[in-house]
Amino acid sequence: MSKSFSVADVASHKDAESGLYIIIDDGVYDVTGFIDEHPGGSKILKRVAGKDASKQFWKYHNEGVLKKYTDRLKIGSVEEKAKL
Ligand code: HEM
Repeated sequence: MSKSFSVADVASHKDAESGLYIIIDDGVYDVTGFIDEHPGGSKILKRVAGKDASKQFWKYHNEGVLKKYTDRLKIGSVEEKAKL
């Protein structure tokens, strides 16, 4: 069963202490243990921690990257999201 997160829950996880969560599309990813091995660097990931990084993610990666890391990093889904 996938856990449901509000946007506010995710927003409260934006530093090393609380963990670094990011939203990609409707998914919530915990990248706390991944930032130091992220090929694009840790800085760029820290900058979007707690936020919806879909736009940035799809700019630099393809579906294969997300699939490859989903098992390891995805912790749930966003329950409510403003549709643009
Ligand atoms: C679940 C989250 C993420 C995962 C698993 C991930 C994974 C990866 C991987 C595997 C690469 C190596 C290139 C490739 O294989 O395509 C990469 C590169 C990169 N990533 Fe991420 N990434 C994530 C999130 C992000 C976010 C949110 C940003 C931007 C804010 C970002 C920016 C970049 C950049 C700039 C590169 C380098 C691209 C290049 O050198 O051409 N990544 N990432």
